[in-house]
Amino acid sequence: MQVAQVIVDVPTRQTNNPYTYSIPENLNDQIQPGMRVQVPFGRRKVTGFVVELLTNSNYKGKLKSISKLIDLSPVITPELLKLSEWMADQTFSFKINCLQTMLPGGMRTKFKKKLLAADDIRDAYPTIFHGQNEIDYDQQHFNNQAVSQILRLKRTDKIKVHYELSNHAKPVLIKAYQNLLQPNQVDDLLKKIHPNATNQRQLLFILADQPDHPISTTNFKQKGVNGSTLKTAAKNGWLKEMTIRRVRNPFMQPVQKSHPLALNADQQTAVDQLDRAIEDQKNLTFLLEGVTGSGKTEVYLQAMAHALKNGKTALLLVPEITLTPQIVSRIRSRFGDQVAMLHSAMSSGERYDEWQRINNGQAKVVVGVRSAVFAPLTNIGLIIMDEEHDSSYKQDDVPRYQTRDVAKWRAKYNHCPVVLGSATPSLESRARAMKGVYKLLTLPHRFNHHALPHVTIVDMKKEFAHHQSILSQKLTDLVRDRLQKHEQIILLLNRRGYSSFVMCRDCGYVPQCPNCDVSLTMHKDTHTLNCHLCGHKEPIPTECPRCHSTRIRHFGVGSQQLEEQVKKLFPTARVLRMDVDTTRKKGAHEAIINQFGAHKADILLGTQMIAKGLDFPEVTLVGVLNADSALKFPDFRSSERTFQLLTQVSGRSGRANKQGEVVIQTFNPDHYAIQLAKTQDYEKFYQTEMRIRRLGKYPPYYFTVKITGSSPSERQTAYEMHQVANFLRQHLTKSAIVLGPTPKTITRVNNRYYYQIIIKYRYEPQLKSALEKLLEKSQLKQRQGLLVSIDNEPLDFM
Ligand SMILES: Nc1ncnc2c1ncn2[C@@H]1O[C@H](COP(=O)(O)OP(=O)(O)OP(=O)(O)O)[C@@H](O)[C@H]1O
Ligand SMILES: [Zn+2]
Ligand SMILES: [Zn+2]
Repeated sequence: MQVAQVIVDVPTRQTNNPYTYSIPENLNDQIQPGMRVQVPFGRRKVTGFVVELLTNSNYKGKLKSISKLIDLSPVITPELLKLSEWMADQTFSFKINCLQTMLPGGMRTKFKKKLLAADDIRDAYPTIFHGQNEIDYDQQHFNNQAVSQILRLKRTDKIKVHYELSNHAKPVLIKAYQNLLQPNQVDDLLKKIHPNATNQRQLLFILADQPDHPISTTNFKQKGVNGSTLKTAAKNGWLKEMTIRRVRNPFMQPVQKSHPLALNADQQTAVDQLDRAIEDQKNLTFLLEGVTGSGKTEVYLQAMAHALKNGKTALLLVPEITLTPQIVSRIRSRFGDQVAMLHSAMSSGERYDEWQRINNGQAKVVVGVRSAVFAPLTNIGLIIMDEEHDSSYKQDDVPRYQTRDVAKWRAKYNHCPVVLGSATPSLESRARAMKGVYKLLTLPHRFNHHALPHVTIVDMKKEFAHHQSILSQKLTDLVRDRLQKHEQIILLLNRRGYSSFVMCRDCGYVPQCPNCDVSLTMHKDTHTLNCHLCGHKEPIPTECPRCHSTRIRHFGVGSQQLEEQVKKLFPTARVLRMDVDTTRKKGAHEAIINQFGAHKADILLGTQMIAKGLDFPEVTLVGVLNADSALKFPDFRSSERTFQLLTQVSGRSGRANKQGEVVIQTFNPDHYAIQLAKTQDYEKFYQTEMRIRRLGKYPPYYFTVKITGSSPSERQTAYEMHQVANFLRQHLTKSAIVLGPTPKTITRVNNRYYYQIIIKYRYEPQLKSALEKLLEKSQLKQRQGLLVSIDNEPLDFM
């Protein structure tokens, strides 16, 4: 007898191993690993993932049976099932959380399944279809025998299953035809058919190109096959008429086809090495270190093309904010309809459709953000991570995975190379390349040997003595110059809102968030003071609540105010602002970039969203208004982040034929991260920073784990976290360093108090067992309001 091993949707330690359920008789041989089911669990029914089928279970006693089958085909591939186990281990999280993370958002929430059948099937199975071509699977309460029949029809492709989000607009149904001919029959017919039967020939050519998927009537007509030819073909038994659903298309505009560019010598060397690794199915990790504007994208595209040529698929990961229409259209212009895109600005319906196209093998190239690392691609020939140092690759919620590690795991599974690309690699990756663990490929020059931009550092302490403005004299002059020359300008200010805080001039009172330990940020457009942590909003006071003075002023310029001031200073300039507040609406981000790209604006200003990936040839000036914004954080990575941000944003300037300039305004002109960003000397930065890391016992010399605890009471949090630290000190060997507990930099967020412990170690045999025990213990505490989370290799220490 076959039984199913199910990971149930109850995230606890005890349920982290699969439970065994028997399979209803009719569904024997039909249930596959990777399908979701409903099972009885205690007195409830819960969903779960079938992870394995076993024959002859050793289980004594009566097994409970699976109550319902949710998916009609697997939603998790065998590879991803394996990956979920590794990931749960690696991130100290539960398998159920890992499995759910792998599904596209829409499938985790409410959705309906529709079964679609052609007329003959509809008529052959009246008890299932009741004379209709489309039925709602979940509303029919089919018995297991019917489900079994449906599965068989599904497996033999006689019916289609479509998932639909319940909150979704009505689907668009269109007429289409399914090819019934085998490839050799198409060839035979093409030989036999009369040369003058052009319509029929055209039809056969189309079938030869796209043998498997139904083709819409409109699509046929666009390719020159008229309705009567289709009808005749259906009568001859070549085609079958059916209705299909129009797939939502997340790509806004059609693109022109593009061809591979001629590479320069450095690019060619890189592509050659990648091509060889793809062909030899070598699981190597490459670090592609190329200065800004060196043409990394073209290297990616050509290596991806090589993977496709070898019959493989390819995955390209990009950070959230650089998934701009620019890179997407570059990829689509090269690979056409084979590309699927996954990212968070798409609706869940769009993401679901794209995920389906990957799952059923239609899409061979996937480009997407962090979660796309779980794309259900099979037979992967190449994985690329652009801007590998970017912090958006680390998920900061359960499961706290690092995309780079998942990508490496998948590459190993698929026997293929991984490329980590960046102008400013993370210290971890660069250190591995130096040790020979990764293979280093370099693009040391900008494409066509265009010069890197010339950078000026302005000391704002001196500047403020005679010129009190957010834009220094130097930057103001250069902006004016570029406006005159009709060139474009990017201004970076890493602070959104209008001003960072307001203060009473008479008594010094600063309005704070009632829920968090932060001061409120003024937003002029909504006339409110906002908390950026918990979302609290309140009106801007007109009089001080403490001393009743009306002299309330705002301090610290945010992006809203910068926009206002820039418009005042340069009244004729056309200005665009890009930050979280202007890009909330779907498509807004794209609209701003397209507008700037079409030179319909002179100045693009915004937060770090504008720092990366953009490639606009007319930009010849970049201004960084406050280079210190990241430096002041008490985190050992703040220098690295500052250097990366400044180098990346500087890299937007002078990418084409005109020399670029950059102005960096700072109160710390002598800081090494700023000095080295001026010369864009990654090598020197790497050396300097590595020395500091070694002295401080930080990564990449040490591994780290962060344990955060929070509760509504500060005393409870502190007390419990001391217990945790004691527990760790007892259970780990002497060589591990346990720091803390210390209150987090912002201790109170949304009325919870946060404390943290950092573990640093080089080799710690007890780590896994200690943390697992901790997880188990903390689960018991959860009822008393204490939440403990474990972050393996955290990116921030604040
Ligand atoms: N082989 C080539 N032939 C012609 N143009 C090229 C070639 N390679 C790159 N370019 C052009 O050089 C410019 C910079 O390339 P790309 O945007 O790929 O740089 P990058 O290395 O990704 O830089 P960044 O890290 O700053 O994003 C682009 O406009 C690109 O079209
Ligand atoms: Zn006051
Ligand atoms: Zn708050």
